[in-house]
Amino acid sequence: MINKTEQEEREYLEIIKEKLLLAIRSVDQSVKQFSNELRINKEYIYENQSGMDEADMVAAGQSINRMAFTGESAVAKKRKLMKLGASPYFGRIDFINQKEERNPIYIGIYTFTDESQGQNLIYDWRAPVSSMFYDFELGEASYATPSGQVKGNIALKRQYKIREGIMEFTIENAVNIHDDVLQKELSKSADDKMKNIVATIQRDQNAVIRNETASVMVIQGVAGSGKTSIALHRIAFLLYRFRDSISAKDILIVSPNKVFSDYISNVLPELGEEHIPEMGMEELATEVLENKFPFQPFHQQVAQILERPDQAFIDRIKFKSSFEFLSQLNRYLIHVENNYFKATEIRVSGMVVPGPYIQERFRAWQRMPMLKRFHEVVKEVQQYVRNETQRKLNGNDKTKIWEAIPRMFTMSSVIDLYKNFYTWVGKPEMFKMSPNGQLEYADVFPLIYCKIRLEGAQTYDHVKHLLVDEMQDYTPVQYSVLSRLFICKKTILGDVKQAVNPYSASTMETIEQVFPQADIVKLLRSYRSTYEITHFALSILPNADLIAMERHGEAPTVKGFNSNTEETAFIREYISSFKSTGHRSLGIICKTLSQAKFVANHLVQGSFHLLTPDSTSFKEGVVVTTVHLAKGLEFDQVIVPFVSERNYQSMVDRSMLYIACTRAMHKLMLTHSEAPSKLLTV
Ligand SMILES: Nc1ncnc2c1ncn2[C@@H]1O[C@H](COP(=O)(O)OP(=O)(O)OP(=O)(O)O)[C@@H](O)[C@H]1O
Repeated sequence: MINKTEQEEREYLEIIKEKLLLAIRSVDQSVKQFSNELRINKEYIYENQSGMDEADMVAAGQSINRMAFTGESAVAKKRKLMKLGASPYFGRIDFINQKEERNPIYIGIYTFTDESQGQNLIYDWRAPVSSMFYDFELGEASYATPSGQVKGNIALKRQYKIREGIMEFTIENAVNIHDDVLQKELSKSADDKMKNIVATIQRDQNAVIRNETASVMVIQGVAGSGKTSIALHRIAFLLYRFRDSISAKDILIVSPNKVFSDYISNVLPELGEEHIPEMGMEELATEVLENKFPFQPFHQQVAQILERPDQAFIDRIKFKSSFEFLSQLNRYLIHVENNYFKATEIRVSGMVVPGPYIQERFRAWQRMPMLKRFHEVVKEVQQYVRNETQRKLNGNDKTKIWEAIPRMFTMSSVIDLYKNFYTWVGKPEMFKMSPNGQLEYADVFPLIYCKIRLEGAQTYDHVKHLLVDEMQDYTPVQYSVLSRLFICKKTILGDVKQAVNPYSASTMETIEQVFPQADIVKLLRSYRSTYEITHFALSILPNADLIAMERHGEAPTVKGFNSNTEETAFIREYISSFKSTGHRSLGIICKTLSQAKFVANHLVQGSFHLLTPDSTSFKEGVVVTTVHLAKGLEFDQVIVPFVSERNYQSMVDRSMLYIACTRAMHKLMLTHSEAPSKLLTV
């Protein structure tokens, strides 16, 4: 057996580092060579361009592009080698195959091959053989390859922590091998960017990451269960597994806001993949509506519910968030198809095209958006006339038909079509424009749905995989729109317990109803917070299925003060002492933006960051923000101010409080200066 002892492992590490160094030098050499050739080629073209014809120029341009591309790949390769140099591998399994051959398999973030010997020294964590590291302990094991299942035995399993080229520790063979390393990883300080978790992916998480077959994968995971991390690792896996057919630019992440996009932006580059395009739901809506309908953003809808709850507003949102609403909208659209296209006969070329024929042709194209059918019906009517008269149509006849068909349809504006739905359904009070002429957020996606059915919309055919985070915040109509715009595989994830607007939230049943073909996975183990914090959060919003991580820390505290000013003074003082706690991030998470601004106004300038809906990046240190914006993020420590009965009492507030508390990894404090919220004593 190679590298049996720790000493041998250390020596082996040095050998691998040396080989990596040589590989880096060799890439450097080729980068230098490419840039020289590129320069010479460019100079040649510059000096000889007068004598070159167009074909020469095109050929020269192509050759330069090829060289630049090869040069870029060399630079990317160097970047990966440098990363490997700092931490070449994190795991090893010795696999004894059925021919009784023992192969040590070192697993790292990327593959590394000794090209002189054609030997794989490090296996990419995504390689089929590496899956055994996550799936099996010592003993019988197997892995899937395109040519079938390979069986054998794992004779040894080790984990390493190598940082900056130094072996910090190795852990051997324990049945719970992952637990020690996992505990160490989870005890670390929070980062301003989400980290990769390749070294400690858990078995159930691995199954989600490596699922290749699901056309729609729905991940329902409790707070801190690693959903977002896993979804990003899944993307990295799919990019590796299907590298011939999918690249980073073919994926789209629908993310809740810019701060969250920034927070998760490092994971894929760390895993050696390029940055993935991302888009917010609102950006998507603006694009599909071609900027024609100004609308209230989602965060304003949430703010309005929290700050000025108005029953009629809530009723409008609730009405538009159900599965039944989508069914009603569908019934209405069929009604429009059947009743708003009133075919009449057309007299042309001395003959009559009967109304019922035209009506029937319009209906026959039912899979097509209503306005798009005119073109087809016109063509068919023209053909009908040609067949009957046995001659070609003149320009006048054609124009007559072209003008007659669209006139038979009495609903040509999307907004009229949408507004008319409320009259048809007998609930005109359910549609209300904001006083400033904006659509309410709850109307945006139903309107898009109507647009798609009336006019059609450009589908996003270049997207080959769609990832949607925070699934609980989207309604059936939103999902229906997504399904029509993105005809590709999807990974949809979220936590139905973390809705920022429970009135428009989707339950698990709704999501299952919207995606009946989905593979549904439930992740129940929560990794982010200490056992004490998780149990505190569960006392606010119980979930019998949630399994808290056995990582212990300080019990959360609820502190009472005599006034808001005293409360914020405490926070101000706490910030000064926070710097000495050794932790890197402190989130002060308020229910509303105005409360966050109030806290910010009482803090020392420059010692914190205020995150607002306009912010675009997540920063380390002290962050003051709202629950809505903090969703998806995490902090070493969290303070939730103003947890008074007045501030936190409704169903929405319970959800908000739960989300705020579950952002804390190591320490949680809640403060109030009036009677404390009853939600805390449940
Ligand atoms: N297998 C793992 N190894 C190490 N860390 C993990 C693992 N799984 C999850 N974590 C950590 O748990 C924390 C929560 O992960 P993540 O943010 O992906 O969870 P989430 O389910 O999306 O959370 P939420 O819904 O509460 O925002 C992160 O710090 C992540 O690194």
